[in-house]
Amino acid sequence: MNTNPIPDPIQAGLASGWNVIDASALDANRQFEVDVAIIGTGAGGGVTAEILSMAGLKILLIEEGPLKSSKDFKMREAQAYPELYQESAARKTKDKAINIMQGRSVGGSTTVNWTSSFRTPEDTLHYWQKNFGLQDYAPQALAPWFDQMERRLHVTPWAAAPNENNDLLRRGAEKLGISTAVIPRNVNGCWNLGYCGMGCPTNAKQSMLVTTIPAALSRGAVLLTRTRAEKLNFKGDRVDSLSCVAISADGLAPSGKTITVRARHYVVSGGAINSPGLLLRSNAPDPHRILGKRTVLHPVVLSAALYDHKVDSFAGAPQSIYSDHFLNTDAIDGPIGYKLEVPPLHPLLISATLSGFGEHHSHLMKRFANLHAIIALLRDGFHEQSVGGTVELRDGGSPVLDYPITDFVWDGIRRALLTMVEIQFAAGAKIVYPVHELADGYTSWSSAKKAIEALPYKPLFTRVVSAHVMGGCTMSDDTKLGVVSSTGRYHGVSNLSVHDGSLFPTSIGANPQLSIYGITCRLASMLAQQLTGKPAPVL
Ligand SMILES: Cc1cc2nc3c(=O)[nH]c(=O)nc-3n(C[C@H](O)[C@H](O)[C@H](O)COP(=O)(O)OP(=O)(O)OC[C@H]3O[C@@H](n4cnc5c(N)ncnc54)[C@H](O)[C@@H]3O)c2cc1C
Repeated sequence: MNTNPIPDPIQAGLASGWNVIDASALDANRQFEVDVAIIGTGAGGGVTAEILSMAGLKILLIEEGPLKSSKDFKMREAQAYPELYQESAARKTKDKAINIMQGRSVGGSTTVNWTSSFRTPEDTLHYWQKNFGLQDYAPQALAPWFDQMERRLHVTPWAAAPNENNDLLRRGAEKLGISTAVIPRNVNGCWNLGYCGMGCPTNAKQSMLVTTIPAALSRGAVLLTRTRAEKLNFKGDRVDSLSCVAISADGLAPSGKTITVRARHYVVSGGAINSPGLLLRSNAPDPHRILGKRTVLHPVVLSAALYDHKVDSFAGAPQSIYSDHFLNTDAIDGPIGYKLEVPPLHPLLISATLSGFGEHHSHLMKRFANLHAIIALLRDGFHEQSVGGTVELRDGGSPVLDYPITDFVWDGIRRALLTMVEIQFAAGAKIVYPVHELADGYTSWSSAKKAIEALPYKPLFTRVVSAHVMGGCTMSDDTKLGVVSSTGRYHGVSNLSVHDGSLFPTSIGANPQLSIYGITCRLASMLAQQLTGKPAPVL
């Protein structure tokens, strides 16, 4: 008997006859023939699937991760990270200096993200227009696409009071005259629990898992889970077929069964790192050797602090207050700017992120309820000394990101640590811990400032993390600058598109999901029209 009172749209859909195939259970190789094969079911793949299925096209969705639903989301890190994240939430850059979080289940990173929803900043779009010739990416031209996705995904500013973790950012910033604002979120009936990163247990988060993917499945799309797209096979200027492998039920290795897909058109939506990885494995045309380059991260640094009162940073909407005060202080291609937010603190993630070990670490973790953290997201990709990293293939064909942190970025990291620490003291922190292996806990702003100025800034000393991977399949109509055109079509291949965050020529300068929704909504609508010869449907 199901005692869970929360309606589960996935279980209901499966019961109604959705065509979902868990490839880990296949006992023979399989072949599929469809109009459009979409690789990846995250932000880009989900939006594309809904629009193309509304246009009447026969869609196959291919997802490496499992199909999980609210009945599986138990608010437990130990379960969520291996089941729902790339490399069990421990994906790292080649030198292991940056920890990268990306999703790996139906819904992709949207199933585990923290729901902050910002439109692409106008500065970013102007930069793309000027430097990548993306003339169609004017703020007013994109506005209707953002409107459409905001309506579809219930994006509205968070109306409830911020939790204490967020409010400390607001109060500390206010004392210093630093402006803050409320974050818009894609939620509908949110219970304010704070466990978005482990999959929403109430289905309030309007991720692709509960919105666009169910809509596509209800219109007859087929979903293959536990299926990794291995290689696009080219014939002349076309993709002839796609070779996939089934993945074992534990998600760790190929099961031995293969799946071959033939489609009129292929859309790669595996997200940054994985999309260029698939295209590199497939030897996709790359005459100017730019595939996988310009992969950007919003490198994130953090400062933790202890207060005399409880903060309970694990409870309540994870991100509801932000500040762009330090994002736009200079020209966009001047010294690197940064956005300030707070992260939800859960014991596994924060204990692995904080610096130090032994008694020092245990002392901090014992006071977990009083712990607060601020993050600074650096806006990379806009300056010649901040061109991002390069996706490479390991011997087995899996992708890895080589992301050297330049002195230009380190300078931003040092400035960001100073800002965050000053805000925490202004908010009443008793001890502040800039997260750096050689930093201490500081009890005054003056001692912290002196120490931060003197710290060495190099890989593996300062903790750097990212949950915003973008770029690697840069879009531009100039083939020397972009592997994909401004319409998302892969240059030199007539039936291949890329629809995900890997398209972006720079980082966004804001949490990227709404940029991906809006931009892929436009690209998928154009593709629907091209493939059907009819006006595209409106979501
Ligand atoms: C913990 C966390 C918190 C975040 N919080 C926010 C936030 O608050 N606001 C915000 O704007 N953004 C946030 N993000 C980022 C945001 O969710 C992503 O930028 C966005 O979802 C990326 O969309 P995408 O389509 O590029 O890729 P994804 O959403 O990552 O989807 C890619 C999918 O493709 C699948 N895939 C990849 N390769 C293959 C292959 N070869 N074969 C089959 N399947 C494949 C993957 O398993 C994955 O499911 C967060 C991300 C994380 C991880």
